[in-house]
Amino acid sequence: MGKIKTGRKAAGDFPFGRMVASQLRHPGVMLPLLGAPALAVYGVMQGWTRPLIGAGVLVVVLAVWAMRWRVSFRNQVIYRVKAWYRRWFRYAPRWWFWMGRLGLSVTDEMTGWILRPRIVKVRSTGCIDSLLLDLPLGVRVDQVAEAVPDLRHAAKARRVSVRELEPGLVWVDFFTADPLRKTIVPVPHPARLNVRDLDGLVLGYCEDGTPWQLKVAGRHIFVCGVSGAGKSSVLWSLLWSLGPYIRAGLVVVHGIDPKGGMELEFGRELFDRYEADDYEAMAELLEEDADYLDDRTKLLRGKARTFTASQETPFVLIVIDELMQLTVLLPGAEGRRLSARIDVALGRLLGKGRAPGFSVFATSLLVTKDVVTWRELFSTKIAMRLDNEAQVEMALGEGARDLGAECDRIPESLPGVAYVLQEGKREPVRVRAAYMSDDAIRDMATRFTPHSAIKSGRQDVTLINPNTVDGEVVESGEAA
Ligand SMILES: Nc1ncnc2c1ncn2[C@@H]1O[C@H](COP(=O)(O)OP(=O)(O)OP(=O)(O)O)[C@@H](O)[C@H]1O
Repeated sequence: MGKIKTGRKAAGDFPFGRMVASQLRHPGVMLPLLGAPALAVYGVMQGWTRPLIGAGVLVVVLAVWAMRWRVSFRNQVIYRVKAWYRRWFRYAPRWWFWMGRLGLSVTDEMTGWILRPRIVKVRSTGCIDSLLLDLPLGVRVDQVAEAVPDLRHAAKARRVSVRELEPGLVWVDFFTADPLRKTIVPVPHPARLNVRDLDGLVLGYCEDGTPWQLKVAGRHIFVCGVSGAGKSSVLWSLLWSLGPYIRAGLVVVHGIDPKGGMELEFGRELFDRYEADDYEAMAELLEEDADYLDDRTKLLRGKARTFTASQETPFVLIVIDELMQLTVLLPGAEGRRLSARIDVALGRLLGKGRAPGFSVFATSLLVTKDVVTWRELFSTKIAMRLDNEAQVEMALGEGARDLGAECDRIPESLPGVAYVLQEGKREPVRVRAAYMSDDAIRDMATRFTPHSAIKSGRQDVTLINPNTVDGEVVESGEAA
């Protein structure tokens, strides 16, 4: 029988002995194990006064920390203790056994040692245990990824995902609880507005409990999902986050609702330009926006390479709720002619829109190429509940489903849940948008109706704004 290598030859071939030996060599286990008896011996021999005073001081310090700095206490104490406990009492005792069972081991021909992925570090939050694994030569990342369903089964986790940190090192995330089960209310606006925050507007929460931040400046955003998936909650959460900027004239929104205003009408006042009935007018709006974009590009040429929204040159968001209606469902020859015009205008906007401060936000039930001709030009894709794996791959790109984007498994009971690819990360992140009722949307539209009568007809933007805005920073109290 081969031996199991854990760094040093130690307790023979029996895995249990190996496990115990491996744990005893780690200070994370040894210190508490030896510390408690040492303290007891000290107490018996020297008296309990000092240990009790020490314990009392520790308790007071921790209590003050917990009350005064809750988040820091949670991150630095609770999550660390939890990670320690989960590592040594949940994962470490079973890890060698699991790896062996799942075939994630290799035998070294020379020594006969059995090599298995080793736990290097464990991090825990309220809902995730993340294990950093050191893979021995011969065990590949994709083998670990293939073992995900079995790992999920073994750990009784809700979901498991694998992400590569660097060659030979992978994080395996065990999702133990789901913070996205509850409906999320819109996240409060920051105390001060800063146009740089357009790089990270909070729309809801991620699966790890952190805020879901969507970069809107410099991005074109495409949201797809079956009917009832909650696409409109992404749209309204975005407009909620943009509300103070819209009010202050730093952002203007143009809305196109080919479903006859069924969706966007609730927030009508937020839109600087709005079309809900006339398809010809919708095509014209997009064409005018594309012309406006060209003018803006000329205006900014040579002045700034990165766009900063101001009242003179506000950030323009073009919202299209249900792209499919415009690209494939317009009837007759006239409809096809309009669709072609819309496609060209969209191509112009998507191809050039980033630098001069234009973004397109479009939703669609389907993601096929005929529906979204310019799919690749949408830089941020948000995939909600979808019918099948093929749709997931079309929405988020090849391999996204294997990397964990299980859009086809999002239950109907969780509208607003989506998978999104975030910048710099290969693995999709599961998120949920905040939900706004019809009344809340109406209320928001009244609250954030733009101060000004900005008319975005080409570059002659004039602004009548009672607020004093220094170009970048506006007090939200004033803006809102
Ligand atoms: N983020 C959310 N949180 C909780 N419930 C939500 C959320 N989003 C949507 N819902 C619920 O799901 C229902 C359907 O959502 P919504 O209308 O946004 O879906 P949709 O994808 O836009 O559908 P359609 O394409 O048919 O317009 C809503 O009426 C609401 O009750």
